Amino acid sequence: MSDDVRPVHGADSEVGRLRTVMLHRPGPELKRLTPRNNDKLLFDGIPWVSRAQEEHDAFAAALRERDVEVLYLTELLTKTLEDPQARGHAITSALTGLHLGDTLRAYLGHALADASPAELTEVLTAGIRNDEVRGGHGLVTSLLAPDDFLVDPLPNLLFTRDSSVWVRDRVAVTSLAMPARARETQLTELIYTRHPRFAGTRRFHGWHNEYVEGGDVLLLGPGVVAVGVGERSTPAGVERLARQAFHAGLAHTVLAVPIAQERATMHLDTVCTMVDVDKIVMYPNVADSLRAYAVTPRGDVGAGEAELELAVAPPEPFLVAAAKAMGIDTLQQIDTGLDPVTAEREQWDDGNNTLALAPRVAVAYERNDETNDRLEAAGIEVVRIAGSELGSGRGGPRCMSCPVLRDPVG
Ligand SMILES: NC(=O)NCCC[C@H](N)C(=O)O
Repeated sequence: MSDDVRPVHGADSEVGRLRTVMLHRPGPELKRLTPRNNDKLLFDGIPWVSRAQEEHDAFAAALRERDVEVLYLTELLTKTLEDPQARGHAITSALTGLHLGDTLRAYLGHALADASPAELTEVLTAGIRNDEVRGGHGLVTSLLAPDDFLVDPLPNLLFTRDSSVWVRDRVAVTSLAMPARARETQLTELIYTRHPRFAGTRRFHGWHNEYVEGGDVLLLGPGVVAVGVGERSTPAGVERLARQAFHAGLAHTVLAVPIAQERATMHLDTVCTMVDVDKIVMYPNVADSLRAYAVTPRGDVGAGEAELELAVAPPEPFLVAAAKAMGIDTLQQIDTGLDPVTAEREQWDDGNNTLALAPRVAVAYERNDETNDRLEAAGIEVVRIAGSELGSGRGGPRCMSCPVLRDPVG
């Protein structure tokens, strides 16, 4: 394909050559984590922040070395916030919480109106603690504890995969199920709506729709989208995404894939990710039990979205349903073949959460020795990165990246 017809943004697979990716370099929001709030904020430990930043910088460097353009979420946000309307919108949305009350909300609204775009980005990502507010001391600030958050920090912004997903040339702003993450999509929504780079981008789904998180959405191949249904994405969320994707002509089949509603398997990409056009790395302990319901449009997809009827096939083994939908003989599972305990340890440490840079080239955490050896034995080039601190939020290279442009494979 020549450069002048290459789409500006979008992806039709998990493995087309990665051109542009959105990352979030961990920042002051991680310093908000304490042993008292880490569970609520969905971290399994307290990361060493400067080391996490070093690890993340090495991740970004590994991507740039392979000619991937790295966009940082905070830089996009700061640029977006130069627009007065975007600033007003961001401030209003950040202060909607009922815990603030009218007096404090008005005080904070005025205070934030004077902040520079960069300062506002820091507030929107790292939050505001009660004891950081110098004025506005009314009833609410007096009664709240000094370390209560008036605006919650967003440590999980690190996992840019979850708050937006590109399918072909459209972006879905997702709807995040956990209260600790709900506000993330206010920021991605703002970026895609107001940043000049994304002007004219067409959208589907949205933060106000039924829950779907990006970690559950796998573009198995052009027109085939698998969506995990478990702790985060709901049956109604998949139904909504399918209807919208069919209506917009983005997919012909959506596979709804039930996964255990547990932290270890919070998203479909914690148990499997694509590493080639017809190869998937999969957590062996679930490989045999994973099933999929193939959803296809019934009748005219040009009809109104609400009227679009869905056909739902009886469940089949995931690999069978996936191969059928992709129109290939077999979707090969890379047999990580580990003993169940090693498999469980490496799955917990995001061994199955790889980020493909191109067919047969994937970024993976270095610590998962056995999974990585098996990937290499299957012909996959593994780009190893350190992740001891990054992984404390339970996410690997795929979770930490939102592909904004991939070369088409179809
Ligand atoms: N796609 C992913 O699996 N993302 C990882 C999200 C980790 C984050 N701490 C969470 O619990 O939502």
